[in-house]
Amino acid sequence: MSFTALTCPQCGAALPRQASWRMVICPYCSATVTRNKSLVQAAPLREAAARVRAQALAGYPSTLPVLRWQGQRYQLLKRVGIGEHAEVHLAERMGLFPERVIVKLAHAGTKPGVLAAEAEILRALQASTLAEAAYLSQRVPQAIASGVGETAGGNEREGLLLRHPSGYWGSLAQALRYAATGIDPRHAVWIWRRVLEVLAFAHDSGWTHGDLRPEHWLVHPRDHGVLLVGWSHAMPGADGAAIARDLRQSAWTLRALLCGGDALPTCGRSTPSPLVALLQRSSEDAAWCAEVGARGLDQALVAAARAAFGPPKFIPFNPTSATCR
Ligand SMILES: Nc1ncnc2c1ncn2[C@@H]1O[C@H](COP(=O)(O)OP(=O)(O)OP(=O)(O)O)[C@@H](O)[C@H]1O
Repeated sequence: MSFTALTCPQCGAALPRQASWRMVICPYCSATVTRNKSLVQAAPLREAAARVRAQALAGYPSTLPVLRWQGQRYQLLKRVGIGEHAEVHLAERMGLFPERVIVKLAHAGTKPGVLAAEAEILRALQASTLAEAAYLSQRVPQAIASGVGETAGGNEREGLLLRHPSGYWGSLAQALRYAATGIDPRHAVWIWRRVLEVLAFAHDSGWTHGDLRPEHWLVHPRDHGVLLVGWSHAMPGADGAAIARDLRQSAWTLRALLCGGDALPTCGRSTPSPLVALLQRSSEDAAWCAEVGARGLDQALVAAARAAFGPPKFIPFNPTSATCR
């Protein structure tokens, strides 16, 4: 049997047995000793990372506002919307590994905790154990963090950080500004179907949205996708009445999209009659909505669209020219 002596390479003193698996300090000459040839020491690594980070930060334009948030800095690139409780910005985490995010900053008069509560609702939806959650939870904002951030001038504001899925153009309320007479009913069909899919997922997960205005439907023109935002009014315990309220709201929003957003929306002049019949029933008949649910309404929509337009086909959507001709 061969013996191994653990001795300090600098002074030859005996080292403790831990020297065979980790770094030790020689008890005699205080040298730091390790067997690991590719060792990276924490302190110089941190110094190097801080140096590189400072260089990366120096590359940002100083004209845009910066939000300090939980040890990170975010540059606010563009305001993308204003709601009842918050203003919403597209932002970028500054530094070595930039990441685009959506930042919601509460208005000065907003009741404290509203954004934290919305974050909890979004987390609950993301935690849904339904089979379709992996796909449909992507059509609901994903909360990264909620808390308090510091804006320019040292003002503290409650905020909510969300992931920024790329490709979403803006809300359908914004698209309506380009379509004074309403959007093409063929686009209305896929838009409503996408919303009904997310509603079916939310209802099955035990939540109702409660505020299905066009401002809360963000549209992805290339993929014909809709991201449902504005969950601050969402409620747990999705019973028949609450489900019917969501479905009726979605139908009224469709009517607004089809006629250009009147205060009391009709169904649009050029909407085919099978769709008009479905819109009227689903916006007015709460008992029927509660009975069929989001999936039943979706099936009825597929049938009405087939009766009106024939088999489905992909029509490119341009939000700035989606007007019905
Ligand atoms: N995740 C997002 N990505 C891009 N834009 C968003 C996002 N969330 C919200 N917006 C935009 O910001 C606007 C305001 O957002 P939202 O309605 O959620 O604000 P709020 O004040 O929290 O809610 P509410 O007005 O419903 O009480 C929306 O209409 C939309 O245009």
